[in-house]
Amino acid sequence: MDGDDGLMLNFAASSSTKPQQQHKGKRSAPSQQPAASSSSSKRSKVESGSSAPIKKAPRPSNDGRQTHGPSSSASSSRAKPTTFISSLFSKVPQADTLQTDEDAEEERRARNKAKPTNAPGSDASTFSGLGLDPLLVAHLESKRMSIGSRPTGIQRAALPTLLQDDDSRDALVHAQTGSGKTLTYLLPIIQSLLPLCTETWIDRSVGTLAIILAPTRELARQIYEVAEKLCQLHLSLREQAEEDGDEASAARRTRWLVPGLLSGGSTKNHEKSRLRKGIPLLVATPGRLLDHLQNTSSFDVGKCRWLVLDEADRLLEMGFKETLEGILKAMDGRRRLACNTAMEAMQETMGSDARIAYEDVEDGTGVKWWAKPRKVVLCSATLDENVQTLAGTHLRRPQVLRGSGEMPDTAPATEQADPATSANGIDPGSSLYPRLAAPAQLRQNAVVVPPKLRLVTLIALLRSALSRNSSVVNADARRVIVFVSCTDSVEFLWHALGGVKMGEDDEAGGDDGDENSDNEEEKASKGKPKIAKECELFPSTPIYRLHGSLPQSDRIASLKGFSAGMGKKTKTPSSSSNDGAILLCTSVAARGLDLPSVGCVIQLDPPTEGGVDEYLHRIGRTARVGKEGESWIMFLPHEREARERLEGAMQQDDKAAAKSSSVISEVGADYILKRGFGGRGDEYESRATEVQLAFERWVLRTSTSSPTSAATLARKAFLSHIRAYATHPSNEKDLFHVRFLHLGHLAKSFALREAPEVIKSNARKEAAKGAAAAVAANRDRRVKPDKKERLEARAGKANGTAATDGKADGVDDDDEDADLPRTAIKADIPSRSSRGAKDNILEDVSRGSKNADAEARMYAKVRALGKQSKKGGMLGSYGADEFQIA
Ligand SMILES: Nc1ncnc2c1ncn2[C@@H]1O[C@H](COP(=O)(O)OP(=O)(O)OP(=O)(O)O)[C@@H](O)[C@H]1O
Repeated sequence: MDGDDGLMLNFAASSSTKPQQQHKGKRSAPSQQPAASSSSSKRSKVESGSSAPIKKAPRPSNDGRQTHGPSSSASSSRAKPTTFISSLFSKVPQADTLQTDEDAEEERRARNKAKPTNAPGSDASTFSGLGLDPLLVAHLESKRMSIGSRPTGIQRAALPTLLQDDDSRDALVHAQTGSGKTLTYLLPIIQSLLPLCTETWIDRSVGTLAIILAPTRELARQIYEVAEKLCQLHLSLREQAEEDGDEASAARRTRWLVPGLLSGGSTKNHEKSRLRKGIPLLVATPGRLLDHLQNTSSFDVGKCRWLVLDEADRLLEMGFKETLEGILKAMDGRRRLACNTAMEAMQETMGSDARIAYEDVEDGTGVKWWAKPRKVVLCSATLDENVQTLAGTHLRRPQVLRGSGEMPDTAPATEQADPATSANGIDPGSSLYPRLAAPAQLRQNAVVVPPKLRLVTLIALLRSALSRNSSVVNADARRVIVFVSCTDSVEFLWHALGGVKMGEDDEAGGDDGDENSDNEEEKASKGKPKIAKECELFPSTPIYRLHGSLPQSDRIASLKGFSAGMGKKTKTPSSSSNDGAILLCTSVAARGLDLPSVGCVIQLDPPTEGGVDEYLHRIGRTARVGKEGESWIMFLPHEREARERLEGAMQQDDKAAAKSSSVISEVGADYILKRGFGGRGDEYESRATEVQLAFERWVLRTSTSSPTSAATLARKAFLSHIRAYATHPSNEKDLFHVRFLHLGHLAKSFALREAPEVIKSNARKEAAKGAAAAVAANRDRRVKPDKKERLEARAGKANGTAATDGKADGVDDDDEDADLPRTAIKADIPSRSSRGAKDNILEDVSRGSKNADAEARMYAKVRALGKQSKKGGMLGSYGADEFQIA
């Protein structure tokens, strides 16, 4: 395949008059002909904007490790003797990692034939045939919902059960990613509440009748938006009312079923006033819900009939579990209280001796709210032993509902646990939840990449995925999601892609690069922080970012921008673009997000926690409801075996279905580079080298120590990446151990030319400066700022670039509070005696991790108390207890 497909590389258009110098590596000279002077240079011209020819790369010395500072004389005095350029291709990936283009395409074609496993069924079943109310059926078919009439596998399997008025059993909905689980639980909830619309007394003050919990703010908002759309259904079918001769009753229906959202990031007072009015259908994140249960007296959940835990396995992970138990306890308490109050009111009229059974208690409206127990539904594509434990202790005779099309030969659509095994039918010893493989039509790939090629391989992959005539994705599905392990890596990549200039002359133009251009862009957008960047390497493609340290408004705006429909105008710089888009994110985007037109998911860093389950959720952002999609995961050479492990884990429980949908094809890095950078023969090598050098120039160009300078971002990202790497669980340490990392080569993938030791000491100096600045800022804050200053400070706070400052590490452990590490970080560090430069860095990483750990415990304590006590903007940590809150 010719790599110059659709997307043109910004290799200097005019370079035919200015031949490029070759870049030599330690052992091999990469290419015969520089890219720009090749015959393809015409095709390689810039699609948007201009690009000057790339300055010649300095020739390395014979040993391939050339001392290399900024080239301009003005900045040469600042050059570090420890910086160097090593050739990207001095150690080309070994032949045995490579797959021929033909092999790869062959495999791809074969996978293309796989029948989708999460699509609406092609049989005769319809929503109305499953027992759905005609009002809802009509609404699903309407333009507003655009769902149609055909249910997916899980909807066929679960709706008949959930729509029944059987409250004696709870349910576990277990189905592949993108198979329509949200509607599977929302439709029965709404249908069960619809009859109340005809009551004369009904209004919002009835309180909260259904609660849906989601682990992240983004997912909670998404569910809320679906619920909001569903609740806009017509409350009467005029024809139906006329037919029934019951126009009057149709007219009497009340629109009281209003959804509401409680999630971190919005003001609690505002939420309180909405709760006072009443939110019948509530979507929430766990921390915020518990907070209101403990502190908002007007929050009426005493009559709640439904509790749904979406992404239940994630909700039960460390950090959430206690919150969840607190929620269940608080809800039970409020239910009892409401029932007792109603009972006392009844006794007042019937006489205090009257004995009233729990089921017979009515409230003032005459409804026996407490006759039926609350129905609990747990839901996920991956149900694990935590879910099993919760099901075993808190759920009543739970039924496992599974999509029939997803496991054709192995499981019936509805499973019932053997009641003999335990009190509620769940046997804690056996796995009831075989792991579901990925949707069969999702083409999974892995690429083994030497550390120093990581950055350019990512660029090549993105170029392929975004190219119009790529085989990777549909022309209308050119949105790409890139997962990395930490917030600092997201920040680095986002700024680097936005700042990199191909064909620039100046190797070290001073300290004014990205920072100033950022500021200018911000000025142009009237002080509003930018949410999207554009990169010369992917013309007309806005690049967004999402991680837990971003201000909530930016998180929402980024997702909106990324999701904006094809051709729809957005307020981003690329509003006119009908092209693809890139979302750089941490695992915060792995769960549940239903983003349109995502054709490709790239995991630059394999998940550090959650293993195969996290992998499945991440790749599940593509190939949704029967659509095609492709995923890529990058492994370092020493991690290579992880591919087979992932495959094995996906297949172990789900042999029949897994054969087709658990294969991860291994592709060599040079195949990707060739496809992404194009050119003849080895030309892709020199093109990749030019791209790498452009990133390195970007870092050199902005070598100030301000928090937004490129060098600072790159160093922070490098160190945070190592920290995140150290959090791989112990059962993965044989493949993912920090000791196996070649730190010098890894630094290259963060566009750093500094030696790891220098990166560390520079980062330390920057951190010290940052701390001093923070102290000074705190001191200034004691003097009450005038209004203008306050506004400026608020604008500054909204700037996402500063969002990661002060975080103990860059690991994004997003939950509803966005920034709390869920697991203790356990870097294995060698003893002092055998310490080298690398060990020093690893020890530093460990120390940072311990701080993060302490911080996590402090936040956990704060959360457990349900309150946050802040002093001067900082959480308090004083008193007798380790983190006693005043
Ligand atoms: N029967 C249907 N026909 C067509 N589209 C549907 C149907 N049911 C749901 N959808 C659409 O499928 C998409 C994915 O649904 P949803 O987000 O509920 O999937 P999910 O199973 O919860 O995925 P995940 O496990 O990733 O959270 C949504 O855009 C939804 O509108």
